Parts: sequence; structure tokens; C-alpha cells
Amino acid sequence: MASVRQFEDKASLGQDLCKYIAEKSSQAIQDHGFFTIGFSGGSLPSIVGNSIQQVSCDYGHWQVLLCDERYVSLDDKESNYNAYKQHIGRKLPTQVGGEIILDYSLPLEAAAADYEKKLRSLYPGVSIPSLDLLLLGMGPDGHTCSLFPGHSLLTETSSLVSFISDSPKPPPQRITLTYPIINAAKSVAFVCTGEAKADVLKKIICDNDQSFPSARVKLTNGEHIWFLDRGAASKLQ
Ligand SMILES: O=C(O)[C@H](O)[C@@H](O)[C@H](O)[C@H](O)COP(=O)(O)O
Repeated sequence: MASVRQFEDKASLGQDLCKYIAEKSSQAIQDHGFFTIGFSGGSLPSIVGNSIQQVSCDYGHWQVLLCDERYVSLDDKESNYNAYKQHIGRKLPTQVGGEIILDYSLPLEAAAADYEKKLRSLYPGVSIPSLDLLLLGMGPDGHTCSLFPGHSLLTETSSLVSFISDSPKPPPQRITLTYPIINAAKSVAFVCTGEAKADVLKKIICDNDQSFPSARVKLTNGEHIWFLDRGAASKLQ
């Protein structure tokens, strides 16, 4: 069952989210010695980046990944990794233990396979790893990661990381986590702000409308929290 945390504005949301990240980080490191955290693009990196210096984490034990990545070079302004680096990575007091990033020198399909291989190498012998925390965003069409409404990737069950070459949101070529690994996560924080998301959020959270890809995030055994500001939560009963 998902729960909702509602905040007055983006700033207070970001502060609570960073406390949540710090909590999950110390639990994971105590439990298995490292913390896997997946970031998304959009507004998420700046929301986290504005408050990350207010918490303290053992960054040397972090393994950072991107929940989805645009198939562009890592220093491109379109790159989700670049957004993570600018808003968060370069503000951390120490380097993170590791980063799982797109190898843009490979063709798209091979880049997705390589990303999955790097991810799996953190969890030797495990068929579907349980990543510690995924920070997800949602587009106005209800997409999350690069899982778009009506796309064939929504029914992908064999790959943990897949590629898409016809994304309706530019750029068209991307790689993305798929539901099998998203839904195996230990925790997911969905971060949505602004009134433009309110109608879709009502349909997902109150009506469980599965036509929206974000509604298909249903963790097998993890904690699922919606972090919403006042505008995004305005249509929830
Ligand atoms: O690669 C992308 O295009 C983004 O990652 C995208 O999927 C984003 O996460 C959502 O559209 C939410 O964006 P906002 O948080 O800016 O609304």
C-alpha cells in the first residue's frame, strides 16, 4: 500500500525527502554494507540538491544510478546524469562509492545491456536485485522512468534495463529500468509537484487507473511513498 506525504511547497518537500534518503541510506549500509539509490531527471535533481547539504550520509558507501537515462553524452545538457551531477553530485562533501552510468560509446541496445550488467554486478547471484531506494518523477501523461502510456515496454518482463528508441518525449532514444526491477525495490519515493499533476495523481492514487504507467509501480515487498506539494495533492480526497 502506498502512503502520501503532503507538503506546503517544494522546499519543505525537499527537506523531508532528504531526511528520508539519509534514513534509508543508514539502514541499508548497516544491513548490507552499501546503498543503491536511483535518481530520475526532470525537477527531481534540483529538489534534492537544494536540501541535500542539510543531511549527512556515508556517501562512500553509495552506489548511484539513474532510473532512466537519455541516450546522449553524459555532459550533454539533456543528460539525466548531468542533471544529477550538477544539482547533487558536486554538492556532496565526499565522492560516492560508485556510479552506474550509461556508456554512450555503445549502440543503444548494447548500452542498455551493459547498464543491466553493471547493476547486476552489485548483487552477484541474485536474479532480481532489490535496489534500496528509487526516486521517481511523473510526467503529466503519467509516465515514470521512460515508461510511457501504451508503450510495449510496459509489458517487458525479461530485461531489468531496456532501451526505447521511440520515446514520445524527446529525446527519442533512452534506456530505462523496467517494472520487474522497479517493483522489487525496497523503497520508492515518487516526487510530484505542481497543480498540473493533480488530475492524474487523483486518477492514480484514488482510482488506481492502470492506464498510467506510474500506477503500475506496485512494490512486491517495499515501501512506496508519494511526496507531493500542495498543488499536486489538491485533487486527492
Ligand atoms: O528523462 C526525462 O524526460 C525525465 O526523467 C522525466 O521522465 C521526468 O522525470 C518526468 O517528466 C517528471 O518531470 P518533472 O519532475 O519535471 O515534472
